[in-house]
Amino acid sequence: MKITYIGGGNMAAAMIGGMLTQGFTGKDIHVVEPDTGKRAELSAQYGISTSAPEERIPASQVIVFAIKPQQFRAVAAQILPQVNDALVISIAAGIRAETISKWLNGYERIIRVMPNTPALVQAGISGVYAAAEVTSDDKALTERILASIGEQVWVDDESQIDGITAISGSGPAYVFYFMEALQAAAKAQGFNADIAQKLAYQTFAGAVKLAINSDDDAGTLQVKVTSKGGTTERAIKALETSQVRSTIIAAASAAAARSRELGDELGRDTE
Ligand SMILES: NC(=O)C1=CN([C@@H]2O[C@H](COP(=O)(O)OP(=O)(O)OC[C@H]3O[C@@H](n4cnc5c(N)ncnc54)[C@H](OP(=O)(O)O)[C@@H]3O)[C@@H](O)[C@H]2O)C=CC1
Ligand SMILES: O=C(O)[C@@H]1CCC=N1
Repeated sequence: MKITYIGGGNMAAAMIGGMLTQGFTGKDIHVVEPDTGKRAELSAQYGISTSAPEERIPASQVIVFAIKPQQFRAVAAQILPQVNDALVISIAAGIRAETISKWLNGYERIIRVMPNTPALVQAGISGVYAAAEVTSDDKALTERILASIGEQVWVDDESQIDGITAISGSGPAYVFYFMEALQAAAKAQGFNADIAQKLAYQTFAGAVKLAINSDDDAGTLQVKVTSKGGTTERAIKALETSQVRSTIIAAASAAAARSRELGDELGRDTE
């Protein structure tokens, strides 16, 4: 088994870190990355092999494109002579399978995956779309890779990957934004940075654990914290006055729109 990542940045590192704790070994994974420092760090931390883009990649069953969307076309041209009959997985936001296929000279064994960074701690969730030419073995192998880093949701309609990108791909950033804001609020209440972080992190961790283990939905759980005439009611009222809920929905909608826009922009770049 050899899985080669093209691009050794944030998301590749998160996926590799997760995979290595569950079912894969350093020998299974290779990374192509231009930055010497990142290559050294990846091989020291994970015991994987690495190479620079101008070097040949090892024979691979799977090639995962983990570069930025804007880098994809040039990198695809570089890698194309070495794809042979590997399964191609793209984790890039926006870029449609049809565009990737054009950039790979008509190659069609392509699966799009939209992972997220909690993959590093096997708590990720990935959206997956398989192009028509993908075999059942390809799907089974992809399932195995993704099972090692968390949950997965397969979609038949490729456009749903834009929505998954907006919710769970970008989603950890929204959660970290809220966590950071709660820490700032704790500091404003006079707590030092360590205690502020502890209060915020454990509140998130506890609330998520409770929600996952509860038959109640999130709305009901919120009501159970909100005593009539109490403190939470006042806070929720302030959030509603500032339209925080609808702003979160609008933010995710903006992310989905950007994903579609990337798909359109880069999809035109095929001549
Ligand atoms: N970060 C996230 O949470 C998520 C990201 N994604 C997707 O994953 C992809 C990567 O994102 P992310 O990891 O955040 O980005 P990064 O910029 O951290 O990683 C991309 C890496 O690719 C390297 N690279 C550039 N050119 C080449 C080349 N010719 N050959 C090999 N590697 C090259 C870059 O090097 P250099 O910096 O020197 O250019 C960089 O280290 C994107 O397409 C993104 O849409 C998907 C889900 C979540
Ligand atoms: O911000 C981005 O474009 C990528 C895709 C999802 C998360 N990070």
